[in-house]
Amino acid sequence: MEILGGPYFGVAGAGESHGPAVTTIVFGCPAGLMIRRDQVQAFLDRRRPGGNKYGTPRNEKDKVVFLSGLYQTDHEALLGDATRGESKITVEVEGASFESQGYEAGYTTGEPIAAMVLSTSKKSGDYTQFIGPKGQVRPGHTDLVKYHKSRGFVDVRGGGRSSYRVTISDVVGGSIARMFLQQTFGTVLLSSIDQVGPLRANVSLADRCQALLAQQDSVTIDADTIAAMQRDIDAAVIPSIDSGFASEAAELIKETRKSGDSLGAGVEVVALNVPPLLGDPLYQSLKVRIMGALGGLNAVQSCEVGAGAAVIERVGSENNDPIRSGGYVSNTHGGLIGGMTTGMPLVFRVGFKPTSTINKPQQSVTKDLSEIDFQLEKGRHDPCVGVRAGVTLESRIAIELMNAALSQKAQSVGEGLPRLFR
Ligand SMILES: Cc1cc2nc3c(=O)[nH]c(=O)nc-3n(C[C@H](O)[C@H](O)[C@H](O)COP(=O)(O)O)c2cc1C
Ligand SMILES: C=C(O[C@@H]1CC(C(=O)O)=C[C@@H](OP(=O)(O)O)[C@H]1O)C(=O)O
Repeated sequence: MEILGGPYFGVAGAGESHGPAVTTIVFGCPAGLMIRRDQVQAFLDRRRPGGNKYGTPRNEKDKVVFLSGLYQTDHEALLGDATRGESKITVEVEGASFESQGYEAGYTTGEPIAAMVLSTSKKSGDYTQFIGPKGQVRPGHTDLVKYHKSRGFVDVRGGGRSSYRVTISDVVGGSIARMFLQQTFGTVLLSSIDQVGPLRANVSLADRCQALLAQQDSVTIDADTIAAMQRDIDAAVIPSIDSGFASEAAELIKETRKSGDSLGAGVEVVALNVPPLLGDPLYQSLKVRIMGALGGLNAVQSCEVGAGAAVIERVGSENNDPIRSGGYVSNTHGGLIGGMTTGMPLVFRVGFKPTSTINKPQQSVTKDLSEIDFQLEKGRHDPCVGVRAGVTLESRIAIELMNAALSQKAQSVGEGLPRLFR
C-alpha cells in the first residue's frame, strides 16, 4: 500500500496522468483546523502543468473540489439543499445529470478529507507508439518496468500512475499539513531552484535564511519577511531567490528544449520556524523519513541534508555548529541531529535528472525486447523538471513534519487525559 506520511497523518492518492481525475484522501487531520479551498488552490497553481512557460505545454486548470471532512459554519449552506457556492459538482450518468456542491471553506472534523481534481487537457493519442508488446520504450521513463511488472496491464498514456501528475495528491495533503503547521507553530516552507544544468545560482535560499537568523539573534523568522522571500521567488521567471540566475537558466532551458534535449536541476527546500524535538531517533528517524519522501519523488537522483556532500571535505572543527544558550549559531546540520529537529531551519537540497522524454534519437527496445532506434513521435513534456518541483518537495516535508508533530503528541503521557463528563 502506498501512503505518504502516516501513521498519524497520511495521504492516499489515486489516478493516472490521462485518467478522468486525480483523487486524494487525507487521513488524521485533527478536528478544528480552518481550511479554505482557495488557499489549497494557490499551492496547486504552483504545481499545475501550463503554469510556467518553461514547463510542459500541457495546460490544465487543476481546480480542486473538496468532497468530505469539512464542517461548514455557514449552517444555511450545511443544512440547505440548494447547490450554490463556487465549487459546483455536475455529473452525467446514463443520460441524467446530478448536481452537488463542494466545500469552499470549513473546519476539519477529524474525519477523512477527500478532494478531486479533473484532468481536462489530455492528448492521449500522443502515446500510440507505446501500446502493447510491440510498443516502444522511452529510455529513462517507466515504460519497460511498468509493462512487465503489470504483465502488460498498464496505462501507457502519459506515464500513467508514474507521472508527476499524481503529485496533485501530495500538494493537496501538503497544503493541509502546511495550514496545521503554520497555525500551530508558525512553520513555513520555501523552495528555490539553485542549479540548472551547469548554471549555478549565486544566492542560496538556505544562506539567506541563515543570515536573517544571525541578524535578529533568534531562531524564528517573522511572517512578513518570509512572505517577502516567497514574493521574490515567485517574481523570478523560474522559481528562484536569485532572479539573475533564473533568467539565465530560463534562456538555457529554452535553447535546450529547441534542440530536442532536456536539463537536470538542483532545488533547495527549507522549513522555517520548526519546533524542536520532533521525530524518532533511529529506523524511523525524521531524517530517514524526509530523505525518503524527497528521494522518492519522480526524477530525483540525490538528496542532501544541511551542508550535504560538502561536509566530506571538512574537518570536524569547521563542520560542528557552535551552540550558545539561545541555540545553534550556524546550521551545517540542516535542522536535524540524531533524527530529531533542533529548532533550526530544515535544509534539504534535491538533485533532479534531465527529463527522460526527449526529441533526440536513442537506442532502445520494444516492450518485448526487440532492439530499435527510438524517436519520440509526439508529446508535451517538461524540458527541466526542477521548474515545477518545488511545491511538491515542500508538501512532502510538511506531511512528514505534521506526522512527526502528531506522533510527538501521541507519545506525551500525562498531559490532558481524555475526559467526557465533569
Ligand atoms: C516536476 C516534474 C515534472 C516532470 N515532467 C516530466 C515530463 O514532462 N516528461 C517526462 O518524461 N518525465 C517527467 N518527469 C519525470 C518522470 O515522472 C519520472 O522520470 C518517471 O516517473 C520515472 O521515475 P524516476 O525518474 O524517478 O525513476 C517529471 C518529474 C517532475 C518532478
Ligand atoms: C500532466 C502533468 O505533467 C506531466 C508529467 C509527465 C511525467 O512523465 O511525469 C509527463 C507529461 O505528461 P503528459 O504527456 O501526460 O502530459 C507532463 O505533462 C502534471 O504535472 O500534471
